[in-house]
Amino acid sequence: MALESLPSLSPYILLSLFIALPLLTLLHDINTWRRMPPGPQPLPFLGNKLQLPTSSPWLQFQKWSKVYGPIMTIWIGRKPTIVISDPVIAADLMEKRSTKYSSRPRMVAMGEILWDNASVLVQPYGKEWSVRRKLLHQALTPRALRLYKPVQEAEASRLCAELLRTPARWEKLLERFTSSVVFCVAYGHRIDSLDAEVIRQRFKFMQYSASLNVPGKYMVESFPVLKYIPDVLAPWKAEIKAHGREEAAANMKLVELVKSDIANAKVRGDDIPDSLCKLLLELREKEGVPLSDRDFSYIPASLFGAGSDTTASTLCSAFLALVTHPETLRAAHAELDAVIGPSRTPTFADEPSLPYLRALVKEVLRWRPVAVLGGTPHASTEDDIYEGHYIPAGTTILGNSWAINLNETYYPNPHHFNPARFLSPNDAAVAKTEALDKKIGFEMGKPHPSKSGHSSFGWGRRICPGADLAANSLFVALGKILWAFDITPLKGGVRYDTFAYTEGFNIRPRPFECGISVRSEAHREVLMREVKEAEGVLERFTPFG
Ligand code: HEM
Repeated sequence: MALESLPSLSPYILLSLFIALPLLTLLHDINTWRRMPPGPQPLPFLGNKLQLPTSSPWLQFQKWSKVYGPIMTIWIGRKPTIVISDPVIAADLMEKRSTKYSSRPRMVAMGEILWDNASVLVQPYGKEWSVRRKLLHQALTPRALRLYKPVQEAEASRLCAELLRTPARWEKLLERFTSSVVFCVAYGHRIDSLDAEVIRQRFKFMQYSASLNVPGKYMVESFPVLKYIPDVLAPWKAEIKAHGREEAAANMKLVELVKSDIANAKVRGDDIPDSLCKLLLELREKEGVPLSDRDFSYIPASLFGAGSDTTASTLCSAFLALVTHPETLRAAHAELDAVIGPSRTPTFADEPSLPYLRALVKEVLRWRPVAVLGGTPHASTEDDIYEGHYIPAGTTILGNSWAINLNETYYPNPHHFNPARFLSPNDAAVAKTEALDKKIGFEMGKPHPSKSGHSSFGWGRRICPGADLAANSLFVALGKILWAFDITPLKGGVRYDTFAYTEGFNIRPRPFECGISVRSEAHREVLMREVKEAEGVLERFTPFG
């Protein structure tokens, strides 16, 4: 009897495999949907994949946040992503509970196969990440940042001289400026042209790594076990690894260059310019650093990918803001004329007495956050309950910087570019200009929880380690440019669209033209004089060919 019944069991087994298992999985998913923060209704196994927009997802997420609230869940297949649109919630999770929310979602193709876990940007939270992060901090302390200021000032003077000569190329000139600052700070060598081989190479690496991060492109993201298939059976993997080897070799060559600079300088009996790579090499010699040469080389290399395009894009947004909000240009001119006068451009030493300029830098970062979805997402590493909602370990956490920085509760009239939002009552008294009094006024909302007053550099333990370096570049470049130039709309009623931005993880305004003209002959003469002094500073930072 028992033997006879065996064959009749197999349909039951099949039935349980094909119906009961998916059903149980679905019941489990429905239970999790109900316990997690609300969001658009997911479909079984697909989640919200069909509802996700193919362009500017931050706009759709912002719209959904008005329906489902400032903390909501979207599902990519069966994987949950929490999207946050309120700065207090972002700080509650990613800062106050940072031990649980400081990891990164697994990026197998890019983080594990291409970079072999060497890049700090995508590394999971843990010892390997903290070793790298600590080194970055040690080379970006306030003391170290002071060492980089002369080159930032000199490059900003060079930028102004270039704007005098070819104002129509302003966007490329801003890119050269930020690339050169990043390379001077990272390796002590400047960039004279965006055609330099080292820049082409960096762009190639960046484009390749971004191309790996396209959802659905590699099965290995859904089935990480595939990364263990031998290379001969997986040509896709062999190709990614070959690109990884090329990038690692290029990174190590840059470190070797700095080592030979140091050795040559020793023979000559002088010193080379201070750079992050030099500081890290000294630290390695003094204290020892538990990283292979290859992994070590990724630390200075991370500066270009993370810091060049982001800073240039923010400067592009500043130009768009000034063209479309001329009263802010007048207010900046008024402050610079009163504090600096006509015979020199501003420097870092003037920072305390230029509150409006400082506020303008913050407002650009707020108004159009370049890392529009908070840069690289965070991931949680422990189950948690927030305001009664369940957030399981392994959830991806996106701070929607667009929605956060343009949240009306914190920034009334959020699309109005208004640096005065960032003036304290004391600053306002100092920066009391006619333009400020008549045109701008104050638009104060609920205070933002962070000291910077915006969320453009991210949160908690993963907050951008280059934030102060970037803010310094923005301050000195905008200070000198605004002192010297009028930046105006083109004549003939050209309409500027302040929402016309590129797609991608980092955004910048779509190309636009504007008028850039020197404010007077006296201003021109000052720029020509100062660029000569700047060339003296930059001489020590020999250029990459
Ligand atoms: C305006 C310019 C910049 C903006 C808007 C920006 C923004 C960001 C954001 C939003 C993040 C993610 C933070 C998070 O996960 O919570 C980030 C991470 C990072 N940024 Fe920046 N950044 C800028 C410039 C720089 C510069 C100049 C450097 C060079 C030192 C840099 C190095 C990094 C690194 C290494 C990370 C990864 C940190 C980690 O995962 O632990 N960034 N940045």
